[in-house]
Amino acid sequence: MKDIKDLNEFLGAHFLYTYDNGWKYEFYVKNKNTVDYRIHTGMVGGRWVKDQKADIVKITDGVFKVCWTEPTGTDVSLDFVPNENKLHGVIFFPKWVHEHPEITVCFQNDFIDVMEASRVKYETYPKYVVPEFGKIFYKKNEGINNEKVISEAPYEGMIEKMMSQELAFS
Ligand SMILES: C=Cc1ccc(O)cc1
Repeated sequence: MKDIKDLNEFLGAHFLYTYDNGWKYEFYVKNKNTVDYRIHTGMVGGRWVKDQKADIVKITDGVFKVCWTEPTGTDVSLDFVPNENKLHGVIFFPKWVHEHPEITVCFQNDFIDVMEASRVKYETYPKYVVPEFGKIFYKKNEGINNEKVISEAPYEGMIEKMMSQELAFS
């Protein structure tokens, strides 16, 4: 991915990054109000989501904010600075996700009812807030509405496989 300036160049972006706490995430800016993501490692490693609605804006040249609230009650705010291969993310987990992360480790699209029932059944407060910087180690524009970018569950060794395939094709 070349250096980018405007929102239209951010749409379609696919990133892999590692937060400073060690959590590895994958993120696809599917279109102007939709994201897909996969969580490779961390508290909710194994979770993946398609078609999450989000607010996506340009803050200034090359700086983009993406934020949304999830069916679990988790709120997320991400600031991407792709030209510097970095981001800052804040995840606001409800108390119940911190205490029962395994309930959310799934392909969420198939379990929206479970997420909604859990957020009523369990406690929300105090929230568990995770503010972290992260380093982007892979970035590519895959075009908008590309269903192939995030299309299967994360598994051990997936990132290494993706990176080796990328090297083979470059
Ligand atoms: C909870 C979802 C989520 C997705 C991407 C990211 O970087 C942080 C949180």
